[in-house]
Amino acid sequence: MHCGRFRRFGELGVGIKQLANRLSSRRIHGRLSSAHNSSLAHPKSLRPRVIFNSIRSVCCSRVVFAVDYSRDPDGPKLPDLQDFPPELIRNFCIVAHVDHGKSTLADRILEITGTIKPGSHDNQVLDRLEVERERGITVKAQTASLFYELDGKTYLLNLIDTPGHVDFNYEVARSLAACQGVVLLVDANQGVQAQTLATFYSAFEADKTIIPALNKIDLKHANPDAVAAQMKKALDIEPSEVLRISAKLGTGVPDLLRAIVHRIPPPVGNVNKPFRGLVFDSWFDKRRGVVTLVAVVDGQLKKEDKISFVSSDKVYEVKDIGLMRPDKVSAEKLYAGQVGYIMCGMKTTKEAQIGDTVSHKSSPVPPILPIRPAKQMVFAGVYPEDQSQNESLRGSLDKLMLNDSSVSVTMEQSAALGQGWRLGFLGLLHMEVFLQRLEYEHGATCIATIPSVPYRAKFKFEKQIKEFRTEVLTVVNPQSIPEASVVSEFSEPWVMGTILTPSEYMGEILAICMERRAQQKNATFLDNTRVLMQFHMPLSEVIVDFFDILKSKTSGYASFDYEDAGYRPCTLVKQFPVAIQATVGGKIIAREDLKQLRKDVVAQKIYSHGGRDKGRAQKLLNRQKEGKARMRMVETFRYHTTVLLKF
Ligand SMILES: Nc1nc2c(ncn2[C@@H]2O[C@H](COP(=O)(O)OP(=O)(O)OP(=O)(O)O)[C@@H](O)[C@H]2O)c(=O)[nH]1
Repeated sequence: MHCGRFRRFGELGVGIKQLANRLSSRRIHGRLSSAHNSSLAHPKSLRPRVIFNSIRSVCCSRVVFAVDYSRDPDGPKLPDLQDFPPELIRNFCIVAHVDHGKSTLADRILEITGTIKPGSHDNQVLDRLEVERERGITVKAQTASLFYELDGKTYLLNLIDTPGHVDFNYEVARSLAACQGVVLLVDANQGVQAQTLATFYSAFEADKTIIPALNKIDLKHANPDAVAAQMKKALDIEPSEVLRISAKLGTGVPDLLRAIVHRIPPPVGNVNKPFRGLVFDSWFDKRRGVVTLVAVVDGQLKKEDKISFVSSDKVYEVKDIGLMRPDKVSAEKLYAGQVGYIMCGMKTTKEAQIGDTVSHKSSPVPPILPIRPAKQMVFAGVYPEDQSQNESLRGSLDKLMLNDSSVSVTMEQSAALGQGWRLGFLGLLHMEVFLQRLEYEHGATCIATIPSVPYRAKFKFEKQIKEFRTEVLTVVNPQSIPEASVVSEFSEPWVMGTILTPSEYMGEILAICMERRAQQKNATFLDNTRVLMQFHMPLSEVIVDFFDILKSKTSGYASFDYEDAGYRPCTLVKQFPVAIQATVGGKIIAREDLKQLRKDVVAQKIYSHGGRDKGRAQKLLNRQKEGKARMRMVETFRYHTTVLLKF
């Protein structure tokens, strides 16, 4: 059935005594389904019910085997994937709040299944980007296919390690589309947090099987019983049904693997139907072009097949196909239910839209899911430090955007900063990570303006409606806000914010939120010490420093998540001059009024000289450079102090 060799689990460097401990730990399965009356009012009014189809508590005495395909002397090889029909496949994501141990669990699973050798890789092997390693966070979902031996059968497991931060929920949502179940991890010390709820509800809404697991039970201050009680209160999960693991030490992980096989349903697919697959991720490989991850729903796909995508008319030839282990390993064919990569000579990830459906050119199929483009919530202008670097910055942006198709871009011109771009991001952390990647991966430094949210302006008069070809204009650049006299209503995006905090910080949090125009929706005690608070608030109040202030006021104990809550009317004024105040500890230590810069003198002058008067152009450029140095100072200033900025 496969070419790999069996090795006893104990030989994977785990130690026989440890192995015995792991295998004798109790095993409990759970499965979630249907809906029920919960005391917790969730923004989406979901009322989950937990019905556990079976609860088994067994002392396991079997020896677990793993297939070590990575040890093949001829390099990595795959078995014939035809031997893995849907009933032998399990596709699952690991979801959790930030830092609850998703990537560490992925490491242990890769080791236990022999996909990687223990100690042969850095920790968090699926966190590959430099920025992920430096910040210790996952920003990009990663997939790995594993072979797992249980009860005499070999299963093909597809694991997706997802990011935990709210900005990257888009990654979680698209990963869910390729899975039938999730492992929901909760830190046994920190307890239920804001993204625990958000990811639980995303999986629940998408009708995925959820396997709840408490992680970090090895920690001295872990309190698994109390956290299990919180999960009961917040998510209606019976404490007896929650697995208990230590991803770091591997305790309970074999039980979790068995639960994945037993509890998560196999994908539904028919290998004899025409091929159709769901695109759920894509990225740009410097040497080989765009790599597209596809969940094959029906049929089969092989090299040299001609394929097309529902969203475009283009036809591509499959150049390579295979599994992520976690690096690419070529296969002959992919079959219904399997998750793998396709390479077909695409030049940009825009050609492989997330959520798109791929089929054989000769037998087109209807879309499997509607394509939901990423929704940018935060916009900022990005400019070169010097206009002479404009071309190289443009090249770097283009390259990075090949890898991150969730960023939107339009050209913009600033009187002070010259020619640049307005970029749209999923959130503030996404913006920071993108700019950091620009520097780390492409050596490009830039000036980024203070981020803002997309406002809407509803026009009063036909003239503007005709001119802009819309009644409601979305404005992402403060410079483009129409005059108030032609607008009947401005509106701004609001969000539903969820905060989980120790109850002693409730008063402080209420005060911070009220200062930011928030409206409290509810507060629910999860136990004697922890409370869940929900607020409606304007996104513009969240994006700049809300999270930092929340963390500092609660000594880092509060967690925060938000979701879109539509647009609400607001008062918007173009206000010049801009008053910038620097405060330290609440005391204003400096103030400067920046006057409006009315036109791009530099661009005009250069243009009017037809580019011939180089000396004069250089003089103007130098002057502009000085202006930009001033702007950079302002920016630096902003990061080291607190600056109140209005536009
Ligand atoms: N003691 C202990 N520490 C753990 C365990 N699992 C993870 N950790 C630690 O918790 C920290 C966060 O782990 P990660 O695996 O990066 O968490 P994550 O959920 O992938 O984080 P994001 O991707 O940023 O959301 C790391 O320092 C891990 O070493 C565990 O079982 N026990």
